[in-house]
Amino acid sequence: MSMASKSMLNAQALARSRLSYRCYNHLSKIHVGLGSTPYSTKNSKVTASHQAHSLLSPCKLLSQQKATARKFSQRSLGQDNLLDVSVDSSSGVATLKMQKPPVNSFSLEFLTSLCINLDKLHSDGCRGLVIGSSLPKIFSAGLEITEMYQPDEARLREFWRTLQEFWIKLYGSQMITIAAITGHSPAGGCLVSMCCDHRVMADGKLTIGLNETLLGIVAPRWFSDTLINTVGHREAERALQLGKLYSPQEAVAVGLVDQVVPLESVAATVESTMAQWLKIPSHARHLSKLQLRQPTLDRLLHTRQEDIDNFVSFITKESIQKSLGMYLAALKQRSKAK
Ligand SMILES: CCCCCCCCCCC/C=C/C(=O)SCCNC(=O)CCNC(=O)[C@H](O)C(C)(C)COP(=O)(O)OP(=O)(O)OC[C@H]1O[C@@H](n2cnc3c(N)ncnc32)[C@H](O)[C@@H]1OP(=O)(O)O
Repeated sequence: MSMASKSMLNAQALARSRLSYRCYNHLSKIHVGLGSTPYSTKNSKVTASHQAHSLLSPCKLLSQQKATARKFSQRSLGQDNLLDVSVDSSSGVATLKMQKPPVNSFSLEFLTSLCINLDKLHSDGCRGLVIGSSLPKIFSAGLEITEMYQPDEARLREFWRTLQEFWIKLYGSQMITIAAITGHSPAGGCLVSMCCDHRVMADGKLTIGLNETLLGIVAPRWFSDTLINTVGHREAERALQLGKLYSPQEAVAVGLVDQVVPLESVAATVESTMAQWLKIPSHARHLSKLQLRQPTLDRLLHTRQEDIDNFVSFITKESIQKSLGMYLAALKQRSKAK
C-alpha cells in the first residue's frame, strides 16, 4: 500500500474515532434526558455503538442517536465489537470484558471505546467496575504496536492523547476498580491492571510487567510512577530496566498483584473482594484513593502536551522505528512458527 493511501486510511480512521466519541457525548445526554433508570435489568448489557461505520449527516446522526438512546433506555444495546459490558442492577457493579482478538491490544479505536464506557458507567452511577478479558490466556498485550510503527503523525498524537485520557479516567476513578487478570498482561496491559484498586491474577504460565525496554522503548514517567506506587521504588527500578515480566507467583510476592488464585476461582475471588470494598463508605474511600494518586495524576495533567510531543519525537526516531519493526517481525515469526 502506498504511503498516500495509508495516510488516507489513517485519516479516515481518526475521523471515525473522533466521530464515535462525539456520538457518545450526544447519546449520553439524550439518555439522561429520557429519564431512563440505570440498572433497569439485572445483568443488562450496556454497550454503545462505538464504531461509527460511516460519516453521517448531522440530521441522520441525531435521529440514529435518538433511536439508539430509546433502545438503550428500555433495555440494552447490542454486543459491542470490542467490549462486552454488563451491569449487575442489584449491586451497581459493572463488568467490562475486553474482546479484541487476537490479543486485546490497545488501538486508538479500542482506547476510545474504553474511555466512552468508563464515562458511561461513571455517569450511570456504577459503584464498582471489574475489568477482565473474554480471550483465553490474554488480559491485554498492551499497546497496539502497529499504531507506533511507521505511524501517521496526527493519528499517533491522537492515539497517545487517548491513552493518557484512559489512564487519567481509570487511575482516578470514583468506582471501585478490580482487574481480573486471566491472561498475559505485558506493558500497557500491566498499566491498566495497576490502575485498578485491586488485582486478582490467575495462576499458571502467564506473565505481567512493564517490558518496554525489551522492545527498545522507554516506559514514560506516568507508567513508571504507576509502577513505583504499586511495588515501591527499588523493585520498580529493577523491573523497568530489565523489562521484567513476572510470573503470577513473583508478581504477588512483590505486590504487583494482590491475589493469585486458580483460573476457575478468579471470578468468585473478584466478587467476594468487591463485596468487601462495597461496604466502605464510597466518598471516604474515593477521597483516600485520590489523596494518594492525585500527585501522580497531576504530574501528567500539568504536562500532557509536552508528554505527547516527547512521545512523538521519541517514537518517530529512526532507531526506535527499527527496534519496533524488528520486535513486530519477531512476534509475527513466533506466531507463524506455532
Ligand atoms: C525519553 C523518554 C520518552 C518516553 C516516550 C514514550 C516512549 C514510548 C512508550 C511506549 C509504551 C509502550 C507500551 C506498550 O504496551 S508496547 C506493547 C508491548 N507488548 C508486548 O510486548 C507484548 C507482545 N505480545 C506478546 O508477547 C504475545 O503476543 C502475548 C504473550 C501477549 C500472547 O501470546 P500468544 O502466543 O497468545 O499470541 P501471539 O504472540 O501469537 O500473537 C498473536 C498475534 O498478535 C500479534 N500481537 C501480539 N502482541 C501485539 C501487540 N502488542 N501489538 C500488535 N500486535 C500484537 C502477534 O504479532 C500475532 O499476530 P499475527 O498472528 O498476525 O502474526
